[in-house]
Formats: sequence, structure tokens, C-alpha cells
Amino acid sequence: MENVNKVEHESQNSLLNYFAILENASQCSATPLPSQIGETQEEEEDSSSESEEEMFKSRTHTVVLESAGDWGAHRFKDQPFATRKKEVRIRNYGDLRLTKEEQQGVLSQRMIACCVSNLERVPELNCYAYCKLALEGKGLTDITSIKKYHFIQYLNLSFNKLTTLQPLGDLPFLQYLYVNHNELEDLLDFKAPFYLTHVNFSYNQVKKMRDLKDFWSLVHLDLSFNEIEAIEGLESLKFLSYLDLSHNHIKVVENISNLRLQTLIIRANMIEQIEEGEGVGFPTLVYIRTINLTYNKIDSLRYFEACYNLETLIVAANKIASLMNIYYLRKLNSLRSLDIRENPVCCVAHCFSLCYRTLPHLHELNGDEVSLKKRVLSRFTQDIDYTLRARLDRMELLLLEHINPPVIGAHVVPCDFPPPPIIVVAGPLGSRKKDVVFKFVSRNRKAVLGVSHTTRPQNAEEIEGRHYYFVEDSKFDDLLKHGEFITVSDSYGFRYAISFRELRKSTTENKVLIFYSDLSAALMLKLMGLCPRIVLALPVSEEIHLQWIKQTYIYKFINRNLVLIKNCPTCVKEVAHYVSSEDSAVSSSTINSNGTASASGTPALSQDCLRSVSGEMGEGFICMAGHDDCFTMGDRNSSLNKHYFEDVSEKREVVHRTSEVSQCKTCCITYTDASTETAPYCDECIQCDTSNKLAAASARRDTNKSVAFCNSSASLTDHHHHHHHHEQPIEDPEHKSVSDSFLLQDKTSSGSTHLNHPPILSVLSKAQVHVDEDDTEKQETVYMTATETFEMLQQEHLKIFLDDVMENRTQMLELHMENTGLFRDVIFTNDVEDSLRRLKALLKCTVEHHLSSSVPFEIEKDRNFKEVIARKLKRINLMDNKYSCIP
Ligand SMILES: Nc1ncnc2c1ncn2[C@@H]1O[C@H](COP(=O)(O)OP(=O)(O)OP(=O)(O)O)[C@@H](O)[C@H]1O
Repeated sequence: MENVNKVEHESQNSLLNYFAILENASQCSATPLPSQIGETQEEEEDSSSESEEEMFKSRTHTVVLESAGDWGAHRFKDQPFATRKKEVRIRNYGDLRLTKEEQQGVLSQRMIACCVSNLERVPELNCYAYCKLALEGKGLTDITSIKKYHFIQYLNLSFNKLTTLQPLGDLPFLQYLYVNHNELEDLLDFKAPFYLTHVNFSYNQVKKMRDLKDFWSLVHLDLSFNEIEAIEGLESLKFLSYLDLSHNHIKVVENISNLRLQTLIIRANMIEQIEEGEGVGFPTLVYIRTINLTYNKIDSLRYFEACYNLETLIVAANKIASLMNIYYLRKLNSLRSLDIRENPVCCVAHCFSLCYRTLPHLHELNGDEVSLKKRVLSRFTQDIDYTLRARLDRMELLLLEHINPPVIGAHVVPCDFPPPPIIVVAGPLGSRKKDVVFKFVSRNRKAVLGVSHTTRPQNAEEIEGRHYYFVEDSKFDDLLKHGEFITVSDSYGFRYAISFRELRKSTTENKVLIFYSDLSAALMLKLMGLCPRIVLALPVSEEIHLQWIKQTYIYKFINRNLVLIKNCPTCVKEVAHYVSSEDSAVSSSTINSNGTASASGTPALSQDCLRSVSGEMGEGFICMAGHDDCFTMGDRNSSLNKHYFEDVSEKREVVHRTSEVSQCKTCCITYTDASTETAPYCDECIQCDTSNKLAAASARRDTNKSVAFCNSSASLTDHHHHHHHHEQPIEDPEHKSVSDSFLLQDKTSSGSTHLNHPPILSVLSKAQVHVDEDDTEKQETVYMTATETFEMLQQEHLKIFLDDVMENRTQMLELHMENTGLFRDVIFTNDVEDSLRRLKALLKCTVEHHLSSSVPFEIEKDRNFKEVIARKLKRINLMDNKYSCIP
């Protein structure tokens, strides 16, 4: 007991009581090791055993000596102060019976004695001292007694109840400080040690960061799980390389410029904004390798655009929505890992393939390895649909605009005249944009019409050189080969192009060029750097649009399906048979190529017939039997044909059924008056306004010995909206904007549209009906047969066509909704006056803008010109060329 008191007394008085005393360190011989400081109660209990002093001497001295290290040697270890060797203690903390005071959180020397380790030699004093003190989870509230442990370098006070760290001001050698999970409100509120490098201050209650200039030596600072609202006070921490501010209330990333940070973690805050500008923000963190901003509200990756050394970027669960953001990372050649999970951008189609393509150095995307296979596949994105293609184009345009100031670059087609001001009125087929544009040009002197080239045939009302330049396919190819065209695109089976020559129009006349085209041409102009102002033109509703298209294109469907019938028993029989069955579309009884009747399945013409029509006969004919000059499509003696000749009753029946029927030459309605010659029009049509107009078209068809089919227009209109044909006068019986090949292409293969009768369709739609004039009975059979069949086919074809146009319309509108600024304006062509007004406003703004910015184009002053030309010349060894000495 006396001994203990003496020790306590000495330990309080001597400043060196924390030294480990060695027997040969004579100047400190009176001072015990901290671990020697015994415990009173235990002492009493253990009084029978050997004295503590003896125990210490016998058990530990040599071991302690052996494990003593050099002062500060740990600094160079990966895990400083990691205790690998078994620590030698006289008392373990668990063996202590805590006094009341100790239980209330007051740190006592004997507690310290149980928790110190890492004995090291203090150079100046030629004695030994413990450098590590681990007091985690001891419920401490008062650590005043720590003051005496002057040489502590590593201090762990985590999981206690501390509210202040004042006593640590007396530990000048403190280097590692762990005070996480306490109740501290003040950040580092003690006199700064010489060289504090690591601080874990997480899970405390810090609201405000104070100026840490005295703690200049900090390298690693963890302030996560506090209540910090703003980043501040870090300016002087020039050695800070790790900063964790996760789970605080920070809104703006600021005041971190020019630090030597390598890792910055600010997870789960409320960050919406990151400081940017000259000399501030992320680009000034030239050593940064890892940034983690998971669970925040940032919506752009532009902040990281210039973090060239960045290796890992984690921005999961933010608000990054646009694919454009991926491009901001394209120059980060060190970026190996990117995590953009739980951002809206991940739902955008092709986001990942864009990452693979744009970020060639990426090894890991959203936690998954980026394999070579993924990269290769990303280059072959097949079947990109129209909307998506347009979106990608749009994105590319934006990107190009963003990264390329308007100078000569690889993507710009060389022109030796300044880019003209252009307005493109783009719209889906049949939107009557042409009408609006023509009216507009006639009323505005400042606008000049741009005329496109096309391979489509000229319509009756069209003028060469005004509506289009109508050229043959071969001529079009020729012009294309000679590089005359700036845009080329396909539309419904024909090709359209805008020529360079057309562009010059505006420069010579000093006017704004106005084109009408589809969207692809407009986008192409944009891509070429011509900056056209694109206007979307369409009728206000789908109903109107459908009505217009039907009015314009219905004859296309009527005229197209004319079939020449000549002396072929097989075909007539089959067609007749096909239509005479009750539900021909689904379960008609058909005759197969082997001549036997099949009771169900898809109706089909015989293989012979198909082959003849589509191949051998060239144009394609369906022939009737009974004449010597019959085209032999099948062998007349074949079982099929024999079957036909034998089965007269069936033939009669068909003839009989149709012989009472006649049809109006105008509206094609079938009526039961046999005298078609004398009365070519039905009663209705005779009075009808449109009859005269239509008579011409009808006559034209008749001269071809063709057949117009019964009730076609009426049934076609019924297809969508049950209007009577008279409500929709057929406007242009020969509108040619849609090619036959487009209409006839087998859309079933694309999977989008399904036809019920593909075989018949492919036969009949290629053929022409010609009637053997002598054989009226057969003639009528065929009329009727073909009439009904075609009606069905027309409906299907029309449906496909209408669906296609409507889809195109929807896509354009979607594009408009999703890409603000793609279209300068939208005009509804059914309101012509309003459309004209809007175009006029745009014209005015275009003229003004062009006047203000029309600096004469001096190619040689272009800042990239010299470099580009020089590089090209160098490649072809022509450095002596005159361009090489451009000033
Ligand atoms: N220069 C061009 N480049 C690409 N496509 C074009 C061009 N000019 C016209 N087109 C497209 O070709 C298709 C046929 O045009 P056309 O003028 O023959 O008929 P339309 O669309 O019915 O006319 P409107 O819209 O005036 O009713 C349209 O889809 C149109 O957008």
C-alpha cells in the first residue's frame, strides 16, 4: 500500500513518469513504467503473490526491451502502430475493477497503463516512452490525465463520450488521432501538435468547420457523419490528400481549390452545385485520383472534364440525365472506373455502348468489368430505330457544336462561299408543307425557294425546276458521284438531294434560302455546319393528316393493282375460287400446285402461277384458259388445268354470280345495272361535283384497258374513319411521291406489319389486268374476282402505308418534345395564315442575325486553317506549296 502511494505520488510529480525505465537508464531509474502502476484492490488481494516490482523485472523487462523500437520508425509503415507482436502487460484492462470515478468516464493513469503500447526510444532524452494509446470504447468523458503522456503519437479515443479534446494540446508529438463516435461539437479544439497527420473525426456533432491553418500538416481528414453545412477552413492544408465529408449537410462543393487532394469523398450530402470557374473547382485539384459523390443531386459531369488524373469517379444516385455528360469524360485518359448507377442517364438507350466507345480506358463501369467483347459489340448497334437515330444525331450535333467552334474541321464539307442563311421546313409525308412554303416565298421578297433534286416522277401539277429538279436515276447517280449534292436521302422509294448549287442561290441573291424536306435532310445540313433553322410542319391532328394523305394518295392504291388477264385457266380459277369462299382471308379452300383442293390454311395461288407471274413472264400476267394463244403459265395438261376444265359447274357459278353486276366508272361503286357502256356512272356520281374531274382520270385508266375496282375509295376510307368517299374528293389521281416498290415491299419480313395474303399480294400487285374483249362472260368474272381481291389487298397496303406515315409523324413530334431547340418553331399547316406569320417572324430574325454576323469569310485567316493545311501538305510532302508560308 505504501509502495503504491509512493508510486502515485511520484507519478504526479515527475514529468517523466511516462518513461519506461530501464535498469541501465540511471537518470530515470526512480520512475516506473506506466504498466507498473498497480491497482489498489488487486494489490490487496494479490499481496500474497510476488511484489509487482519483482514481477515486472522477472517477466517483462527483457521482453519490453527487445520489442522497443526507434522513435518515429512506424511512420514509414503501411499501418502505423499496428501491433503485431503480443503486447506485454502486467495488467490487462479487462482485469481492472473500475472505481466509481472511472466508471463515470474519468480517465485514470492505471487505465492508461493498461492501454499503452509501442515502446520507443526518445532520441533526445535517451530513454524509452510508449507512443501508442488505444482507449476506444471506454465511456470516457474526461481525459485530463492524458496530458502527462507527452510522447504519445498514436491516440485512439473513438467510441467514447468526449465533448472536448483540450487536454490533447499537451501531446506535441501526436500524429494519429481517432476520435470518431464521440459527442464533439468543436473541430480539433486543442493546441495543434507539431505534426498531426491523420484525424478521424467522423460520427460527431460538428456543425461548422473552423480554420485549420494550425493543423497545416494534416494528410488524412475524415469528417463524415457530422452536421457540417459548408466546406471551409481547409485552404492552408497543403498536404491534405484524403478528405471525407460524407453524410453531412453540404450543398455546394467549394473552398477546396488547389489542394493536393488525391481522394475526395462527399457521399450522401445535398450537393447540387460544384464551384467552377477560372482557378477554382475540380480542375485545380491536379493530384485527384478518386472522387466519390454518390447520393447527391448533381446533374452534370462537366465539373470533371479537366480532372485529367482522375482514376475513379463514383457519382451513383445523382441526377445525371443527358448522354452528353459521357462526353465530358472523354479526355480523362486515366479514368479506369466509373459508377453512374441510379442516374436517369442509365435508362437512356445506348448509354453503356456510348461509354465503351467514348471512354476507351475504362476498366470498370457500374461495378462490372468492361470486357473487350462489350467494347466490340458497342460498335455494332444494329436496328437503331428512327427516333433513336435522330436523338443520337442530335446529340452528336450538340456535341460538335459544343466542342468545335465554327472553324474548318474534318466534318465540314469544304465550301468556298460563306454559309448561307437557311430555313428548312421539315415534315412528314403529305403534310402540305410545300403549299405553305410556296405561299410564303411568293409573299416575302427576302426568301428564296431552295429546289431539291429528286428521282421521283413529276406529278401533273408540278413544274420542273420549281417544285423539284426531276432527274432520272442514272443522272442522279452521276450528280452524286460528282459531289454535287450536300444531302441525299431516301423517302418512300425515291431519292431526294440538295445540291451545292442551290445553296449559292442565297448568296448571289442575298436572301434566306427556304427548303422543304424531311428531317434527315435538315439534320444533314446541320451536321455539315450550315446551321439551318429547322421548322417542323404538320397538320394539327392525326385525323386531318390521315384525311389529307388519303385524299392525295388513294389513287395510288387503285391504279397500282391492275392485272392483265389473259387466257390462263389456273389463275382465274384460283382467284375466283379464292374470293368465292366465304371467309377467304382465313380459311378459304384453295387449290395447291398439285391440283388438289386444300380446305384450310392461308389462301395461295399455285406455285406455277406465282413463278410465272413473278419471273418468267417478266411484267407478270394472269391468264385465262380457252384460247390457243394462251400464255402457258402452267402445263395445260397438268392435273391442275385438267381439274379446271372438268369442273365447269364451279366456273359457271362464279360467272353467274358476277354477271349481274356493273360498276360506276367514277366512284367504282358496283351497282346492278348491266348497261355499263351506256351508263358509265352511277346515279349518285352523275350529280356529284367530283364526277367530271374524276372522269378524266377514269378515262385514262380505261384507255389502258385497265379496271378500276368496285367501291374502292369508299372501302378505303372506311378503313380508318368511315367517311363516305364523296366527303373526300380525290385530288390528284396520279400523285407519285410514293414509289410502287415502296408500297410493294414485303413488310412482313420487318416484323412490324403483318399481311394476311403475302403470296397473292406479291403476284397481283405486280400484274396488270387486260381483258380479252370477246369473252364478256369471263371478263366479268375476272373483273369481279379481281375487284374483290384487290379491295382487300388495297386496304391492307393502305393501312401499312398510313401507319408508316403516322408513325413518322409521331416520331417527329417526340423528337420535338425531347430535344428542346431542335426545331426553331412548329407550324400547323392546316392554319396557313398562322404558319405564314410564324415563318415570317423566323425569316426576320434570320435576316437580322445573318446581317449582324456576316463577316466576310476569309479562309486564310481562319485560326485552324494554317495548321490543318500544313498538316495535310506535310503528309503529301508538299511543304513548298504556297500555303505553307501563310502568315
Ligand atoms: N430535299 C429533300 N431531301 C429529303 N427528303 C425530301 C426532300 N424534299 C422532299 N423530301 C421528302 O420527300 C417526300 C415526298 O415529298 P413530296 O413533296 O413529293 O410530297 P409530300 O410530302 O406529300 O408533300 P407535302 O408535304 O407538301 O404535302 C416527303 O416526305 C418530303 O419530306
